[in-house]
Amino acid sequence: MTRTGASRPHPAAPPEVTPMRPFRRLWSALSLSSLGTWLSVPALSATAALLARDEDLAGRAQAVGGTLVLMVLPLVLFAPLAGPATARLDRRLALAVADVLRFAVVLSVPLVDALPWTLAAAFLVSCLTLLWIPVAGAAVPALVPEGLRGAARRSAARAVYGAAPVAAVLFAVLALIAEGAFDTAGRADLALYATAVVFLGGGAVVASLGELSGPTPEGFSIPAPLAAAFRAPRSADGTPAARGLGLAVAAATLAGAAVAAVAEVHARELGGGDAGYGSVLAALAIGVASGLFLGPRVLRPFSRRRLLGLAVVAAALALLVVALVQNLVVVVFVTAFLGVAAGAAWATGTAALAGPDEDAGEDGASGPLAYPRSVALVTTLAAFIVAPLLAGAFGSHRFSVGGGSYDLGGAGLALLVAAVLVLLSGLVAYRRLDDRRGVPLLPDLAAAVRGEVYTPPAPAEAATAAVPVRHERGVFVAFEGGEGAGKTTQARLASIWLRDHGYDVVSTHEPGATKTGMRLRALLLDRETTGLSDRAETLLYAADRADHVANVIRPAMERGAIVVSDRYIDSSLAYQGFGRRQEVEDIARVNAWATGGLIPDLTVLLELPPEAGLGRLTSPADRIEAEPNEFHERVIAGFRALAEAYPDRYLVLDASRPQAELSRAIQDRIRELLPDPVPAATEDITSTFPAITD
Ligand SMILES: Nc1ncnc2c1ncn2[C@@H]1O[C@H](COP(=O)(O)OP(=O)(O)OP(=O)(O)O)[C@@H](O)[C@H]1O
Ligand SMILES: Cc1cn([C@H]2C[C@H](O)[C@@H](COP(=O)(O)O)O2)c(=O)[nH]c1=O
Repeated sequence: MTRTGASRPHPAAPPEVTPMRPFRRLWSALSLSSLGTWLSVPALSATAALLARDEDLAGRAQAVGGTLVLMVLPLVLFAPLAGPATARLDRRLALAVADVLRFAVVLSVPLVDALPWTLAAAFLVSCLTLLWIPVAGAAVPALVPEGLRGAARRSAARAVYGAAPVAAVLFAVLALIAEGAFDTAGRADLALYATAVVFLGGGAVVASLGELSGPTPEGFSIPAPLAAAFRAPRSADGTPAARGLGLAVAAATLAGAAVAAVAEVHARELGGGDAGYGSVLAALAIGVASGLFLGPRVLRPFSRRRLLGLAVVAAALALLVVALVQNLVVVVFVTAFLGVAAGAAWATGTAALAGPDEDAGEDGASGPLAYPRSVALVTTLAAFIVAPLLAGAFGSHRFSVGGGSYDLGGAGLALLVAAVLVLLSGLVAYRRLDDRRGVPLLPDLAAAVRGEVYTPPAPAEAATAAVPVRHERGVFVAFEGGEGAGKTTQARLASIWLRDHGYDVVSTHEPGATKTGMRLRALLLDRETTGLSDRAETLLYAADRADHVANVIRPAMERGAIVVSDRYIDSSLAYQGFGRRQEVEDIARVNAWATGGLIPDLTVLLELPPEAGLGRLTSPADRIEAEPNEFHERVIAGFRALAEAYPDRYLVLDASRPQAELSRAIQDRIRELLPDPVPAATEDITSTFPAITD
């Protein structure tokens, strides 16, 4: 699907933003700051593991877990305070001081060389990092003209999240150098010094950014993750919009966070040192980044909701392998796969939750992504607390298998527990999210791999049943219902809303959207047309539809547009089938042939009793409207029967509700259909604190 105007940018920093000198320097400072933050995670946790001076697993696991928890805790507890704490502070001074203090704190760790101070340093570094969110968030509007701010925020987010894999690889390389060149295996001092230098570099860049000076505005608020994580958004029609989505996001996060939580101990159990620890983290970070990128782009014809459930299940299976395989190299590769699956799940889940509203608002901190981010943060904290405790408590075990033995370490066992949890959550989420119930998964997946949508055999679609329908890149939404139900009104409002969000929208209707169609419409609706047989009427509507699909709908879909049609096939099934009492399957077959099997991705059915709908109309009744009330009763019952037969393809709404309420419910549902080309999670500077979760 293409967007116009507010088009999604290329994955690299958008060319229209980066040439702006002040923003480019802020971008460099942000990159350095993020690199330092991400690098501090393995550097401090590896140091804590060493300082635990405990040969047994429990001590090491808890030292690492404690460090990680102390790095996430400020985000969970103090996030809402960050805005007020920095209000009216000079931006340049605040960021420079934060970076210099982080430099000093990290530098002091190898000098003090004590576990309590290492843990305190982790907490302090995280608190200081928290200051970056509101201050850098406020800097973008100050440095970038209004039209470019969305692109600037996305570019800045890429700087933050892109630094994670770089940091993990850098840590692994530094650990290797330390082992080889300095014979200081097991010590992360080199990584700590590198972290300190990076923070100092970031501070120096910030200090040179004269344009950054100026007070940080008040009013920047980040929702408290502990509260936001349990406040799933609801659709306007009262149904839980996030049903299953929150669970899927939590499960995908758990898979990644569990690996990060015990990676140090697990790598050591498998014979690796800090370089092994760094390699596992690097594989995870690179995998997640790839998954975030690929998630919205792969298998475009495949249901996003199915993809989300499957991605979580794939992450769980990868976690099982990571837990059970006793080979570090295999673990590293499978961890990368796990990261891809978790990243794809995260991107798909957040896109489904946020839809095109993700750019809403200047800061977006309390926008539609607040919920999935909070879920991820709280899940990460829980994983960091529980997984190391489990690893320590389980200890290592030797099992006799056949004639030989199999060693399973505490970290492996903790990962096994996490894998089972993720798997169960993934299966539940898949069931809840599945919007193609009854459609077998494997043929559906195989058709998607070929770039097609699988159309299962169904009585009403017998004519096209055996042939997978070629899938265009666009999205097709039809509005259906009886007379005066509000289809035209809601189709128009939905089109405006989509266009406002930059989508290429083709707003159309039946009958009469083409030149030939207009003549057919006149013939069909003119009360002068008398004695038209029911079959002829059916065929004329089908002819109009064939022309409509060939000349309007399909070309639009092929170029990736969103097609919004006021009436489509269901009108024929309801009016000519149920209303005229003709065989519905015959009408379905004729229409399947006329349209080449094109069915809407979503049909919005507006339900209203005929008297109420006809009472809303002001112009004289046409040939069909003039039919007796029982005819219209049958039509409405017919629409309902169709919606009940294919519940996943319909949104049924009570059309007597106020227009604005209906529009919101429709937007919520359409949003789920819009594949997002860019991972929403990477797009907002206000979320740019490099939490380990992402
Ligand atoms: N939710 C609503 N509540 C009250 N009036 C509404 C509502 N939605 C639309 N209307 C009004 O009802 C009338 C018919 O609306 P609209 O033309 O959108 O219906 P329709 O379903 O497209 O009708 P038709 O059967 O002619 O295609 C209009 O005057 C419109 O302003
Ligand atoms: C597409 C289609 C429409 N009809 C009927 C339903 C309405 O009475 C008119 C169209 O009028 P509108 O004001 O533009 O909605 O045509 C039908 O009987 N069969 C169909 O397939």
